[in-house]
Amino acid sequence: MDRLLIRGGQRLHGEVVVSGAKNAALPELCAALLTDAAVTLRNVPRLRDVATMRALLERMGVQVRTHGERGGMTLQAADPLEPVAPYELVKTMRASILVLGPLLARCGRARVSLPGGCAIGSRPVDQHLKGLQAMGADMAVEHGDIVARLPAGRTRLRGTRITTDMVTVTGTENLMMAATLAEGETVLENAAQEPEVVDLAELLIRMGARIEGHGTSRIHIQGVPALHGAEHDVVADRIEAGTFLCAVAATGGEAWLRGGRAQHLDAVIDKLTDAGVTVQAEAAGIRVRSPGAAALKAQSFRTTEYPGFPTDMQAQFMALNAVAQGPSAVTETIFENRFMHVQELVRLGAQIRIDGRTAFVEGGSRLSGATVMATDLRASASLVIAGLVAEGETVVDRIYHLDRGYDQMERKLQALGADIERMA
Ligand SMILES: CC(=O)N[C@H]1[C@@H](OP(=O)(O)OP(=O)(O)OC[C@H]2O[C@@H](n3ccc(=O)[nH]c3=O)[C@H](O)[C@@H]2O)O[C@H](CO)[C@@H](O)[C@@H]1O
Ligand SMILES: C=C(OP(=O)(O)O)C(=O)O
Repeated sequence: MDRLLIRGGQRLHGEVVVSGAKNAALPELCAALLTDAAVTLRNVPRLRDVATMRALLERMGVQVRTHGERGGMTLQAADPLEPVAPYELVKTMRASILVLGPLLARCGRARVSLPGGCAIGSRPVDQHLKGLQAMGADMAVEHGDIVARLPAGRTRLRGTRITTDMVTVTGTENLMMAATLAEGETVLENAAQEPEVVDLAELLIRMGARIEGHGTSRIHIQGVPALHGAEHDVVADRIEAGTFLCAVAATGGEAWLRGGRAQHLDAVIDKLTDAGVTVQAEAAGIRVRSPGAAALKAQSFRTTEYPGFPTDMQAQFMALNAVAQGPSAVTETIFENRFMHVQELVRLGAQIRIDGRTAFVEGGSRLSGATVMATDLRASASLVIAGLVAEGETVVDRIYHLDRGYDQMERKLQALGADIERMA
């Protein structure tokens, strides 16, 4: 099992190229199920989750080809398709649920293993099921699988108004994809406004879908009988960019994040600026300069849906707070159990106490290297940031979590001057 060995204490300097977003690429790969024509994506990140999604789609009969330097991937979902997502693949990647809407819309039936809970919380998919049911599908759970089908005599889902009980990112994406091929209009109320939802909508529109209001909390989708092929560039990964912002902030130094989109990171950049980090938004990327944690002021924040502070940046910013000066309170409102990194940060010398959904961080800790265990994707990233500032050697174990969502993180950090290596 791979591990990362980090010798902390280096300031980071240089340039990294921000990869395409995991959370946009995954639904966009699934969007290829909506047409029998070829869909070409560029800027697809090299991640374990992308490989898993590819394997899942190939298992269903989708032809997938990679090409070019820039993460090119062409998918063609010609008939016949086998609309089944088995447990072996779904259990390693919850985003597999994103095949459900497209399969049902395209094939009129789907069998998708029900994703279980994971380290960050129980993560139910009831809103996905409720929405598809409102669009006329019969939904059942049999032997651990979601079994969805259109009633006899129907060939298409029916557009309707759907108000989800909470804002759900993949729920919005699943329902939006299903609605593109439904009969009539679907209105998604309380829709997620994340940049990845917008990027998916832009791909679907290129495929011939009629969508308005993406990027707001009400999305209108006028169903069409068929979609066609398209080409699309996956939007830059705001969470990867935000992770590098926090890393440079913590170690001190200066970096150019080529391709990063500052406008997707307003809430994080505001907090970094208040902390004393200089962040410059430019058309081609983001420039960051930090005097190092000793000169920064820790910041309190609470995670909320976009455009609020992203839950996917909570752990990384908490690592920064642990070494910046002063106390801070970090409240997690999206997932009930997303503080798994806290005990590991404490092993490195951080002073953090959890009370319910809030972690109270006493800043100014001098971290010292230790072996720590990564428990989920962003927890792993926070331990890497802590390792970069800790004195001596830190070993981050179980980095398969990191590989799920970061495209060659250690190589990008090496390019910035970090002393980090992968050990098999
Ligand atoms: C592949 C992908 O894009 N993953 C992102 C997506 O996950 P994901 O789409 O799974 O997260 P959701 O936005 O759906 O979850 C938000 C909250 O709603 C709850 N909920 C959701 C759906 C549902 O049917 N029932 C229900 O109770 C969840 O348990 C959670 O408490 O958005 C999260 C919140 O920004 C991010 O952390 C993930 O990185
Ligand atoms: C929680 C995350 O991803 P997923 O929804 O794929 O588990 C994440 O990207 O931080």
